[in-house]
Amino acid sequence: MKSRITKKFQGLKEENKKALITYVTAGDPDLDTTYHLVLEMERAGADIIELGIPYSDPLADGPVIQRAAERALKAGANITSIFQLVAKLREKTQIPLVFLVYYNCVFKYGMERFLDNCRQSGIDGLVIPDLPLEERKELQEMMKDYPIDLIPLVAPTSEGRIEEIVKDTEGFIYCISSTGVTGTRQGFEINLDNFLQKVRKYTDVPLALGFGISTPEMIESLKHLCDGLIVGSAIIEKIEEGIQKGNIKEKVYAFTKKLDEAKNIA
Ligand SMILES: O=P(O)(O)OC[C@@H](O)[C@@H](O)c1c[nH]c2ccccc12
Repeated sequence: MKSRITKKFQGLKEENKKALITYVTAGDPDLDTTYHLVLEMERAGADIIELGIPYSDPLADGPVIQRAAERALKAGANITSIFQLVAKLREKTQIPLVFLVYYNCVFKYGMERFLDNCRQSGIDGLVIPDLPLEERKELQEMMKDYPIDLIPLVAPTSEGRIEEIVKDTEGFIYCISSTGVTGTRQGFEINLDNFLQKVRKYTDVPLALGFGISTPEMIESLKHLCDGLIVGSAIIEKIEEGIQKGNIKEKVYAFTKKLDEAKNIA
């Protein structure tokens, strides 16, 4: 069965459009705000939404997303309340939802229980940044019975392993633009065109580019290289501005709208 993610990319391709994928940490600054932010981002043009499960030891996250996780944990978000949030969102929206979750959280919760709850609540994909290749095989095997895509991550440093990483995957491939942690950057140190072409050699699954994409201008200049663009830290920065001023939803809506307009420029 095709997942919501696959269907979304197919629909966009028919219209010759790219996917805008936005990230927020679930529960930052509280779960009710996350609920409204998902709906606002969809209304502003986001095609897929990544929900981060806040974790105390987030190896791949830069300072901005670490702060988001701290706020969320402090406000009491946990896996159970996040599943409830997803179920509540599913009463309102069919937008593809992807969890960004560290392996330890899944492992502690119990893999099967985690997958069951993802299916019941309406999660469409999982990105697990620290999933070792060995465990991945086991998880992939289990996930065959679930309508959930395990989204692989490839980095410029993956080089000789790209083929193995993208093999038998569905949904999209998360292509990491640069080495290091998440967060805004001035520019990219590698030739992204070469990198994405290398990945393209091994798979027909849509390629989404993430890490360091923070402005409409960057979206406009990168969109011809890939099928989707992922924006995380720059959205969290809008949440932080909104916390100061008491207008989180408006800030995030307006920024997402600008990103959407940039990806739709012909
Ligand atoms: O924040 P950036 O640089 O815009 O990158 C997206 C990223 O935040 C999001 O996809 C993400 C959040 N936490 C992660 C951990 C690993 C990989 C990716 C992520």
